[in-house]
Amino acid sequence: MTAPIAIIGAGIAGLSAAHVLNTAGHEVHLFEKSRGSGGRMASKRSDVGSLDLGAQYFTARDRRFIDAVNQWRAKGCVAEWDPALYQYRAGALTPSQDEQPRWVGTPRMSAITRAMVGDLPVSFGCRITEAFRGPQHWSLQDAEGHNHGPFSHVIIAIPAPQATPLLATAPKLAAVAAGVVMDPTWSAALAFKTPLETRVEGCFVQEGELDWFARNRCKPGREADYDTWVLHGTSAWSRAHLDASKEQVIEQLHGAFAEIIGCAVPEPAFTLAHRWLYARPAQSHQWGALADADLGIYACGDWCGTGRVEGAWLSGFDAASRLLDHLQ
Ligand SMILES: Cc1cc2nc3c(=O)[nH]c(=O)nc-3n(C[C@H](O)[C@H](O)[C@H](O)COP(=O)(O)OP(=O)(O)OC[C@H]3O[C@@H](n4cnc5c(N)ncnc54)[C@H](O)[C@@H]3O)c2cc1C
Ligand SMILES: NC(=O)c1ccc[n+]([C@@H]2O[C@H](COP(=O)([O-])OP(=O)(O)OC[C@H]3O[C@@H](n4cnc5c(N)ncnc54)[C@H](O)[C@@H]3O)[C@@H](O)[C@H]2O)c1
Repeated sequence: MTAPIAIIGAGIAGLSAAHVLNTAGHEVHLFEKSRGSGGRMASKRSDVGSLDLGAQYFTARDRRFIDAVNQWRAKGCVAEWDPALYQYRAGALTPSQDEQPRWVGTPRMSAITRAMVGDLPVSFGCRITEAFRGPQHWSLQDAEGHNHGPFSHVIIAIPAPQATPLLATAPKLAAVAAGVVMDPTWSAALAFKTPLETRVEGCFVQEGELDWFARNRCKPGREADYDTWVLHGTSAWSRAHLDASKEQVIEQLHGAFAEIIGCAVPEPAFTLAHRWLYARPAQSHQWGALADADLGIYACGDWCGTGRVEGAWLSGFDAASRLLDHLQ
């Protein structure tokens, strides 16, 4: 019997790779440091319902990804989100509707990766710290000192700064990953008992602390007891406030939001802040995935492509396709 393929990271890239390999008849095993799947597409359960603190929506431009989105729609875990879009620039908030289809997981963003996990074997709460290549097989060590293996191949589907030490056996790949800069994003959620008197449902902000804000509860399938909003700081602001307390972040982003939104903003009934240390690559790449096919180690993730959900999914697809090509 051949050994299974190890995939480190159960975000959309790792699960995309898992799906391709599983469909081709290969056994895979995923390792995920968190308690659930999704990574930056995960949703946070809270007292005011689930909140999409990371990816807000996604677009689909590549034919292969469009096919995947259509399959998720058929399963009921993805729906179109057509918000009343605005932009804020030069001190003015103006409608900015366009024709771009935008998709969200339903009833929450994490529904997509949850459906992708299906009955695939995943070790949750397991942070991998090292990957070793033996004479024939790979083995992995986790943060608690436990060994896992043997595996025929390893796919590392985590942000570049976290992937670098795991790529030590393949120094060329490690050097490429080490050169990738990833920017942080502070995310804050606010919930109001009485809905704010505004038509705005999503806003691209082009000045100041904020990059984007959205009315979480207007996405399809979300709980509607509270008027929930998610605010994202810009990369520059987030980096400059990397070590700020959550209270300071909420206060500043709430203040910036209240200045822009153009209606009365009462004290929120609920607030939350989350820091994404490796939110997005500082620039796009066109690598697809990184591979040392002879050693049997691959790296993928949004940082190998466009830094978006679609790019991450395509990167996982690419890593798995290269692995299959090498087996032929
Ligand atoms: C605030 C924010 C807003 C965004 N908005 C959008 C948007 O609107 N549209 C869009 O298209 N994209 C958006 N993105 C980007 C999008 O979320 C990512 O591009 C995509 O989700 C990345 O997927 P991934 O699988 O490459 O990585 P991740 O989602 O980061 O998955 C990696 C997984 O690996 C796990 N992991 C890490 N290290 C280890 C380890 N050592 N051992 C085991 N497991 C490990 C992590 O817990 C995680 O689950 C946003 C991102 C952020 C942070
Ligand atoms: N905060 C983070 O960490 C993070 C990480 C990755 C991606 N993102 C965001 O995810 C989104 C995904 O990009 P995409 O290409 O799939 O989506 P998209 O086509 O909706 O947006 C791409 C970019 O085009 C601009 N834009 C699009 N529609 C606009 C409109 N109607 N009015 C004004 N400006 C508009 C915005 O600047 C936007 O960031 C982007 O907004 C990106 O900034 C955020």
